[in-house]
Amino acid sequence: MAFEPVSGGGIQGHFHLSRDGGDTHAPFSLKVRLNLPGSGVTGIFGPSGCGKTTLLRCIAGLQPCASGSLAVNGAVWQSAGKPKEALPVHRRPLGFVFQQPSLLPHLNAAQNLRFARKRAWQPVSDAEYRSIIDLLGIGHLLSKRPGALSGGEQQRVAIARALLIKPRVLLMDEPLASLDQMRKREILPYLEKLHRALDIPILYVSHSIEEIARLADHLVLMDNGSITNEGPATALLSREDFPVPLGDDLGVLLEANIAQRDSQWNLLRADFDGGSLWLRDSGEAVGDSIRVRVLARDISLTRGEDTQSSILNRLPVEVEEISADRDPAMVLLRLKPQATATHPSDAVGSRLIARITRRSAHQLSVNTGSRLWAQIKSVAIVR
Ligand SMILES: Nc1ncnc2c1ncn2[C@@H]1O[C@H](COP(=O)(O)OP(=O)(O)OP(=O)(O)O)[C@@H](O)[C@H]1O
Repeated sequence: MAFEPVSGGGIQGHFHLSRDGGDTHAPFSLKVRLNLPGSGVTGIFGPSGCGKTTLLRCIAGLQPCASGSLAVNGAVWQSAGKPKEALPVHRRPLGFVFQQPSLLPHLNAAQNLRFARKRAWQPVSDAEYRSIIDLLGIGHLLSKRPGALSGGEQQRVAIARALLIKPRVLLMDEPLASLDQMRKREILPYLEKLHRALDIPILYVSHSIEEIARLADHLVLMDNGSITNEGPATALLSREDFPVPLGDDLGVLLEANIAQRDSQWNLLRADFDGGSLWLRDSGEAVGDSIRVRVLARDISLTRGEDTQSSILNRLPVEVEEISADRDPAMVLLRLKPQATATHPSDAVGSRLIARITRRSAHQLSVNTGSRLWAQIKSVAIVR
């Protein structure tokens, strides 16, 4: 049965495309059904060649051979069985940011932006123009030509250009992939700001778990032309069976709130739905929502509470599940924080994952249901 987009929130639709690949590529087919949030960042993640770029191109109307349907926050862009009525690419109100910034080299940044502003879907006021420039921190770069800007600066101008057309959806295809590690670190805070400032949906393709963990609210996993899983990023990235070996990156993402500042020791207390964690004070305000990452390799386990240790964060936990690791010397433990006076209910709390040696698990006689203390060596704020 053909799926027709209905009006309402979110990005809804389906796409179907087959190509034989010709002389240069293997045959490929894409078959996906979309039901994505209408705001926030949706990360699209999957192995090379699984169809992430092709999916974005379908949404942009750049794959004329794709059949399907699409509605973006209630506006129908194409309907099943009516290909002639589909909006062509130049009539789809979207911004596209590619791996390469592709600014016009003979124009300076301001002229590149003016070019986009003229093509905006609605008039862009001077105040809106200035707020986009401020958001990307490019005010001091406006008189420079792309050749005089670093890769990260060019990409910030390219993102501003995409926003100046007042898109209803922003498509970002590995926007940091061409940058070195330092430039990536430099630009990520701008993307985080963007995420908070915009109320349009952002579809963000990336191969990087770090980027996805920092930016994505929702996650779509793709493989071989299909969507294999999707859901809240925090839940999917915390699964031991995440389809890509995360190795040392395996861990959980926790949504937390800054509950207390300890100025004497420069620490912050962050409460999550399974307990509290102390973090180094990096300037967040009490009441701020943050996202923290606890890696499986940073958790060690003790039978009793080890109060003589230098480790600040200790949580009473119960072993919920034990599973094999890809490395035969290791096991993975899913840990459920136990109820405490401050967190009386352990029914729905966030889980932790620990990765310890099989020998340690044996020595500690770990079984499902064992009650232990998790010592957390390091906690990183990712947003
Ligand atoms: N111009 C083309 N003609 C034929 N096949 C193509 C063409 N471009 C891409 N393909 C094939 O389509 C499939 C999906 O490609 P796509 O670029 O969407 O994957 P991807 O997940 O974005 O990959 P990557 O992460 O490497 O960018 C791949 O098998 C690729 O080889």
